[in-house]
Amino acid sequence: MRQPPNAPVLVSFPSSAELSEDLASYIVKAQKESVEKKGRFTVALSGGSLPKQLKGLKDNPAVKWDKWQVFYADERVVPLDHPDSNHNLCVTELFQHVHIPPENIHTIDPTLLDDLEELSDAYEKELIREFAQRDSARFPVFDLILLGLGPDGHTCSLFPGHELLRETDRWVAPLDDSPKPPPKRITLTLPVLNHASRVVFVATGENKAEMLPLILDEPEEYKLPASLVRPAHPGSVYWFVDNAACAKVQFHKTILKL
Ligand SMILES: O=C1O[C@H](COP(=O)(O)O)[C@@H](O)[C@H](O)[C@H]1O
Repeated sequence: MRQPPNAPVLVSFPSSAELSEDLASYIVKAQKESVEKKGRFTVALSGGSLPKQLKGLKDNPAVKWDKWQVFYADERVVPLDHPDSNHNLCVTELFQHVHIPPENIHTIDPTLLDDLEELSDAYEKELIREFAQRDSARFPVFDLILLGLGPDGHTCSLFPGHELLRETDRWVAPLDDSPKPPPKRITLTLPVLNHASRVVFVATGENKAEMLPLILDEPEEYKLPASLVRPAHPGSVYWFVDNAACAKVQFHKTILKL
């Protein structure tokens, strides 16, 4: 059966160490293309298990940190140094080991933690400052969005069955009923994910093995949040997974090297 041009590409690796290495090469290539075209590289990062997989970017002379503009695909509404903060995790796993200008990392405003709507609107304005003056598109076009996969099929803070899956307008949205703690979060919305130039999911370990076939083999049947991420052509979606995570995928074609 012919796949649509924006069908997810599944790339599997024997170990998460090999995955990290190829992921770093993929990111560096994307960075090069974006910097050559536009002089900057706009990236959205997730929390959870994703930041650990970015270790191939440390001590990597090809990474031009001063060209990166980093946003968070989702964030928990906690202080920036809180153990639950996705920013805190990215600092611990990556940013404290590299020379990125602090002003290139766009965090939530920690003075607005008591007002969820305001916090979310302020983060959307932060995106507008970066994107709207340069791009005329209705939604921001990230050069790269790096996503994780929760064991229930969630990605960012977009959870199965949640009303935010129907959002068509906002770039950033708040929620106070996340089934995974902490309950208060903000998240990029599906239209933003689906306007990106490139989305890469990273999923490792056997606790993702039950979910991956539902997302890749039967997206229409389950319509889980992660399978709703399908940037329009020429945008692309890659799934970087290890053998344990994709052990139960049956029909979706797997490639072993990019
Ligand atoms: O709560 C979250 O979970 C997802 C998935 O996390 P993982 O530990 O299963 O990789 C993560 O991508 C998201 O950023 C985070 O807020």
